[in-house]
Amino acid sequence: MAKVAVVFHSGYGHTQRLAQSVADGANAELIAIDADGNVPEGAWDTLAAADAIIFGSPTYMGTVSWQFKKFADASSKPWYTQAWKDKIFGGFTNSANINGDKHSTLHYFMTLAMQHGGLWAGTGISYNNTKASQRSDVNYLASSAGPMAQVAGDAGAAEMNPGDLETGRLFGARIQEVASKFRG
Ligand SMILES: Cc1cc2nc3c(=O)[nH]c(=O)nc-3n(C[C@H](O)[C@H](O)[C@H](O)COP(=O)(O)O)c2cc1C
Repeated sequence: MAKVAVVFHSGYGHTQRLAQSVADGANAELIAIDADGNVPEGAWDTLAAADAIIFGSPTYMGTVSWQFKKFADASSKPWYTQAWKDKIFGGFTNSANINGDKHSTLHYFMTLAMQHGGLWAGTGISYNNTKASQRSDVNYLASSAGPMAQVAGDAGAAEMNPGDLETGRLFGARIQEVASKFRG
């Protein structure tokens, strides 16, 4: 089995639920970025040893939270030696609006992964857009770059959409599968 790490920030617990689903699917270690933008002791070692790294952040003002960005800037240390080169990378985000500019967040994750010399894996999950489509369908938000979740601004973390969480779980499983193939 490949070693997968999910490193994420969540301000109010919504993205944390998606992160948990992704980690369940990937059999991954969860690394929570705290309210000050710091990761727990040992997290950098876990990331260094990982075959795959999955980024997660809520979309705030059309991109990652400042806490995630602080983590990204701190990753300049492994970047100096290209220590994360050729790892598999993926990312997910969650926001209040159906669109909400979530793709900008995923695009930022991709850029970060490319700076590290990584290999990006998207959802690989199909979707449909017929009249029969339901909001609870897997990948209802039809994202190829990485899972997107949407939860109303006045809804609690317990009200995350089950289809969005299942999308996260399936994506995690895909990252585990792809990383295992590359590991050989
Ligand atoms: C500072 C801030 C900026 C936000 N910007 C956006 C945004 O650009 N697009 C959007 O759809 N939702 C936006 N939201 C809503 C959050 O993405 C949404 O509430 C999300 O579920 C929060 O996830 P969390 O509980 O993991 O922090 C914003 C919320 C905050 C607090």
